[in-house]
Amino acid sequence: MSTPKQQLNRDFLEKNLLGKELAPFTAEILDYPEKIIQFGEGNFLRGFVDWMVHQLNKQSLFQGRVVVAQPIPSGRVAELNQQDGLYTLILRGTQDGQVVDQREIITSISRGLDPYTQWQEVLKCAENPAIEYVVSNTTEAGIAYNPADRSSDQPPVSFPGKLTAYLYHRYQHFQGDATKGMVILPCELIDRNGDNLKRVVLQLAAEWNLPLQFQEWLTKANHFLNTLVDRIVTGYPAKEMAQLQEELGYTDQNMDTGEIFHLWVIEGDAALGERLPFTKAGLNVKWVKDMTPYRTRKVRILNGAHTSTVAVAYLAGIDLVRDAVHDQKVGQFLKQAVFEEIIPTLDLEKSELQQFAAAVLERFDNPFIDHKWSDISLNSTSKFEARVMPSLKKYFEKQRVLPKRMTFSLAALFALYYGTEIRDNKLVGHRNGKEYFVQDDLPKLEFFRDVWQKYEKAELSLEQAVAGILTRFWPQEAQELPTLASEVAFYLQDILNSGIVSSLEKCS
Ligand SMILES: NC(=O)c1ccc[n+]([C@@H]2O[C@H](COP(=O)([O-])OP(=O)(O)OC[C@H]3O[C@@H](n4cnc5c(N)ncnc54)[C@H](O)[C@@H]3O)[C@@H](O)[C@H]2O)c1
Ligand SMILES: O=P(O)(O)OC[C@@H](O)[C@@H](O)[C@H](O)[C@H](O)CO
Repeated sequence: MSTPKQQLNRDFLEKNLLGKELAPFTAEILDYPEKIIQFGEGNFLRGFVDWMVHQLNKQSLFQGRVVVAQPIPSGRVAELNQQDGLYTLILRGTQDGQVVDQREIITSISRGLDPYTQWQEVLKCAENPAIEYVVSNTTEAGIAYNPADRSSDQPPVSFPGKLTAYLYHRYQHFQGDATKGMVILPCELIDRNGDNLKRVVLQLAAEWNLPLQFQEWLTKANHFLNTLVDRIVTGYPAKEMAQLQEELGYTDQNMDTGEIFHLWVIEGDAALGERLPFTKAGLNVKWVKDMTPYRTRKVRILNGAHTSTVAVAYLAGIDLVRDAVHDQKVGQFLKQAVFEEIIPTLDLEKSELQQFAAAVLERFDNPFIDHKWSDISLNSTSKFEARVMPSLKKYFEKQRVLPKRMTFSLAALFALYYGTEIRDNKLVGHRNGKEYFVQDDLPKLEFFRDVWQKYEKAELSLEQAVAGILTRFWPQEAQELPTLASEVAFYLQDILNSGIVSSLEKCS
C-alpha cells in the first residue's frame, strides 16, 4: 500500500528536490522579482509561457517571475497559492525518433491574485515599474467588448475592461511617463489578437471618458503585439495521477501535461526580442514582421483538422485524437480533409504545407498525449466559423463545387448538436444509447434545441431545419453557397438514418 504523500510547495521543494532531476536549479530563481502580469491561470499558459519564463530563469536570461490574475470569478489561483505557485509540467512525445518524457517543477509563478476579492492588489502591480509585460489567455471569448464595463467597477467584468483599468492606474501612478508603457502579449487564438485587444481597450478608454492624453499614452508608450501560439497542452493527468504520485513522491493538484513541440510567433521588432531572449534560451520563438502566414497555416491545418473531424470521430465512438488517426475510416476522412480540401485552398508554398500537415498528423499520433475529442468540441460553432468555414468557402471559390469532407463535417456537427433537452446549461445528445453533453454559448444551444424539437414534432422538415441553422450561424454563406443547405441536409439525413460510420462512405 502506498504511504500518504506530501503536497508540493516551496518548503517541500527546498528540502527534498532542489538540484535534483525534477528541480535542476538553485533556490535563487524562486525569489526573482515579478516582471510579468498574466491574465489567465489555465493549463495552456502554465504549459507554455510560464514554462518558457522558467527556462529563461534557469539560464539567468530574464530573472523575473509572473504574477497571475484569474480573469473570471471561478478559477484556480487559490490552488496555485496553496503550492506557492509551483507545479509539475510533464512534456512527452518523440523527438528525432527518441521517446522523450520531460518532468520538471516550474517555478516562474510568484503568486496568484483573484481580482474579485483582491482588485487593489492587482492595481498595486501596475505601480511596480519592474512589471513591464502583460501576458493573457482568456480563451477566444476573452477579448471581447463588454458595454456594461465601467471604470469604477472593481473589477470590470471583461478582460479588456480589467486591462484598461490596470493601464489607466499605471498611467496615473507614473503621471503619463512614456517609459512606463507595457509590452502586451496576448495568446488568445483569435486573428491579430494584439490589434483586437488594443482596439477594445481604446474603445473602453474613450467610452469611460478617460483623458485624451491617456489614450495617446496607450498608443505611443505601449506595445500590443500580435502573437500565434502552438502547443498541445492536455492539462491535469487525472487518469495517471495515482501512478505519477508514486513516481514523483508528492501530490500536485496543479500538475499539467503537454507535447514537446512548441512554437510562439510574435510580431514585433528585434529590440523586443532582446528584452525577452526566448530564442537565445533555445526556445522555438520567432520574432517576425508579419505573423499572418503562420497563423493561417496553423489555424486552417491543425485546428481545422481538429474541428472538421471532432463530430465525426466522437459520433463514431472514438474518444481520443490519436485513435482517430489510426481508425481506417475516420483517419482517412481526416487526412483527405487536410490534404485534399484544406491545403489546396492555402496560398502558401505547397511542399512546405504538406510537410507541416505531416508533422501535425505525427503530433496527433503522440502515444503519450490523451487529447480528448470531447475537450476539443467545446464551442464548436465559433471554432467551425474561424477554423473550417474559410477553407470551405475558398475551396468553393476555386473549384465551384463544395468540398465533400468539409460539407460532411458540418452535417456531422449538426448531428453532434442534435438534442431536444438542455440540462445544466448543456445540450443533451446521445451516442450509442448513452448521453453526452454539448458545451457552447447557451443561446446557441437553445437555438439547436428549439430547431430539433420542431423537427421532431414534424413542424420542420430536415431541409428546413438545416436551412434555419445555417441562416442563424452563417447567413452570408447560406446565401452565397447555393447548394450548401441541400448538401448538408443530404449528409445529415444519411447520418441520422444509417449512423456516421456508414455515412462516411458517401464522402470518401
Ligand atoms: N490547450 C491547448 O492545447 C491550447 C493550445 C493553444 C491554444 N490554446 C488556447 O487556450 C485557451 C485556453 O485553454 P486552456 O487549455 O488553458 O483552458 P483552461 O480551461 O485551463 O483555461 C481557460 C482560461 O481562460 C479563462 N476564461 C475562460 N472563459 C473566459 C472568459 N469568458 N473571459 C475571460 N477569461 C476566460 C479562464 O479563467 C482560464 O484562465 C483555448 O481557448 C485555446 O484557444 C489552447
Ligand atoms: O484549445 P481550443 O479548445 O481552442 O482548440 C482545440 C485544439 O484545436 C487546440 O487546443 C490545439 O490543440 C492547439 O491550438 C494546438 O496549438
